[in-house]
Amino acid sequence: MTATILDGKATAAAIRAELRERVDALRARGVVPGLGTVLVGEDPGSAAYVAGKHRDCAEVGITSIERQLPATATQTEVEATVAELNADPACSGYIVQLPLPRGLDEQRVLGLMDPEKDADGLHPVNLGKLVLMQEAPLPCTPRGCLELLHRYGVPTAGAEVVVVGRGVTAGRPMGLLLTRRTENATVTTCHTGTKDLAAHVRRADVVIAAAGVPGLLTADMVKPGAAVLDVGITRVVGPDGKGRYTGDVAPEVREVAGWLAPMPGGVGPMTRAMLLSNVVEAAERALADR
Ligand SMILES: Nc1nc2c(c(=O)[nH]1)N[C@@H](CN(C=O)c1ccc(C(=O)N[C@@H](CCC(=O)O)C(=O)O)cc1)CN2
Repeated sequence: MTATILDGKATAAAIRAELRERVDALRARGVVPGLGTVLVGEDPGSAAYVAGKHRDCAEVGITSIERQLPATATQTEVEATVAELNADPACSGYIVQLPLPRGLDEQRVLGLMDPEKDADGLHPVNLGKLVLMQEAPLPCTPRGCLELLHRYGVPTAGAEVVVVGRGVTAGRPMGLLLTRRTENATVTTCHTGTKDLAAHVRRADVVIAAAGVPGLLTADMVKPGAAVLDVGITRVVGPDGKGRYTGDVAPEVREVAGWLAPMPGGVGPMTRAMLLSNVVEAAERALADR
């Protein structure tokens, strides 16, 4: 068996085209959605992700509001930028690119964001709403995984899902999303404390690999026909000394799985598309509240 590829790149392009129409409709009513980004430091990966987000904004008609601070920025300076974006009427939603440089208190920064403008769904109030199953912006990566499963007709109702990884941006909220009544999956979250990872994964109809451990998921661990989504993205340095990104899923999994969201080209582009969705939804909510 060779897996059907869950093509995040093509799906994200289709979503951007749909969002373009919603942005045009907002514009016709005098509202221009704006995405703010706060990038602290010079990490090339983070800088590339932020640049990609602004390219997407240009394509869809969302205004870009870029704030860049040096790696030496103090907690007070980062918090002042957050306060500035909270107050900026042109900014419908914004993100603080993670991770922040060492020494900065990430959770404190996220907690100071206006939850209404939290385009990443990572504010404690919005994560709390996710637990309570109340409407709120959703974290982009798990939302992107779900959207990909839906658009390819991969069933979640009654499915056994194994999420590998318990991080706040992906693994933890993924479990919460999949256990909502609308998805109705049975979820097992595996992590570094899990005794027999392979035994859990072998039972799964859907596997979300979000551990950040290159090649962790091998073909022998996957039930034939299962859907596998590779959320991992780790920078490794090859024998040639050159850096590259690698996922959590070994290449041979493609021969066993029924569906595969690869890295690159699977969940990553969907993460970006879901960020745009969150911004457009924030602008639509603001218009409705006027
Ligand atoms: N504030 C946030 N910080 C971070 C998040 C996040 O959702 N919010 N997630 C990651 C980084 N990230 C978005 O910010 C992100 C990572 C990777 C991709 C992506 O499209 N990857 C490509 C592969 C890499 C490439 O070729 O450029 C892919 O999978 O095809 C998008 C977004 C951590 N920080």
